[in-house]
Amino acid sequence: MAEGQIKNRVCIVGSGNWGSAIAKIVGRNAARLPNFEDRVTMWVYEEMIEGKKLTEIINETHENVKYLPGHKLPANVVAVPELVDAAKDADLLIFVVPHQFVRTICSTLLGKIKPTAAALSLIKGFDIAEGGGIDLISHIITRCLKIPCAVLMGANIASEVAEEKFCETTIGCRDVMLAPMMRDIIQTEYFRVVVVDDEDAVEICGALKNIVAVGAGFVDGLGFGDNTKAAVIRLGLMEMIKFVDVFYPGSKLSTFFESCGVADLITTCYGGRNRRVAEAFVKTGRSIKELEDEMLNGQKLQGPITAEEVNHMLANKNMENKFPLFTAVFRICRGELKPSDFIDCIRSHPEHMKQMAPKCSL
Ligand SMILES: NC(=O)C1=CN([C@@H]2O[C@H](COP(=O)(O)OP(=O)(O)OC[C@H]3O[C@@H](n4cnc5c(N)ncnc54)[C@H](O)[C@@H]3O)[C@@H](O)[C@H]2O)C=CC1
Ligand SMILES: O=C(CO)COP(=O)(O)O
Repeated sequence: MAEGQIKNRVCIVGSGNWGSAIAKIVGRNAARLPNFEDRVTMWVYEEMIEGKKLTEIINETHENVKYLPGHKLPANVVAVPELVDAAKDADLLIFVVPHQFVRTICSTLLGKIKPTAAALSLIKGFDIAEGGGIDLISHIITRCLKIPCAVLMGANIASEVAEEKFCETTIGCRDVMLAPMMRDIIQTEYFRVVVVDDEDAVEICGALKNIVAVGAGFVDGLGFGDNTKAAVIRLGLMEMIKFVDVFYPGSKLSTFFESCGVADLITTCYGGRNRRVAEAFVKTGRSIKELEDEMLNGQKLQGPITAEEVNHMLANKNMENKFPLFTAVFRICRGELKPSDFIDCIRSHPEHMKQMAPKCSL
């Protein structure tokens, strides 16, 4: 990061629904804070909208008419179609793209960014690692680009954040020198930040809750009520906690009570895209991919792919039966089970077999 009087330059890598909502916040904060350069670059994956480039539309109208229509971005946020041009001078890179694109983006940026830069990932998802496990997106960024990467996850449905409705978020950052700067560029009167040092657990919460939200959409589609959805949320939370306990020991139980944990689980299971498309999947019998294309106008679902990535690891470790909700969501999305099998899959959940309160090693 730039030190002393030098102003930090920010690049937002991504310009989808959440990328555009966060650009509104980051642009305003960069313009008002003395230790940031006013101009914020926003990398836009170029596409044509009614014969005109999306970057040109954003720079002329200050609105991302495709991914966040109806909201003005600050004029100091500049849309840039070339990834390296957008990122090369940045001291802070804010990664906010659907997780399936992160490896390509990192390989394009390799050797082309400031070696002193830092990253903040807002990306909810995993990737498949060599050897049968999963990789955290922040770890991929750090490993590929050789820069530190903190994470931001929370109960933050983009359209509500863009409307400036009050909410909280969680930044996971172990580096005490970087944390205040990350908080300052993000926090506003209506978007309150809590910083914790439990980086991995924060990120895992953000990824796993999307699988649970798909399960919540299934029960909505099947016509079950709020009690059933509450059971899905609770069992999902218990699987999230167990996942972190088993695969990322040393994390803190308290992290699940931050915005990135139980709060994001609730908001996504009621108001998110994963829930909405999963409900339509049950009601129409059409494929997830078809519904994603038709219902989301270019926005991307993260839950079904995350369920696949997690299952890849659970199956390799022979642990699918320890995570029946995650496993059922994966199998239903793949068509190996019917949506109506969902409740049967979680009816005898390990959480129902406990005799006493569990001893959590977190
Ligand atoms: N939308 C929301 O309410 C929230 C989303 N998130 C997370 O933020 C991340 C980004 O989500 P959104 O900004 O909503 O994206 P989005 O779901 O709106 O995705 C569309 C974006 O992907 C881009 N894209 C399409 N093909 C591409 C390619 N081949 N390479 C690179 N980019 C491509 C599009 O240009 C567009 O900018 C995800 O991990 C999501 O889970 C987190 C909190 C809230
Ligand atoms: O992560 C989100 C809210 O915090 C958005 O969830 P969806 O991708 O399901 O809309």
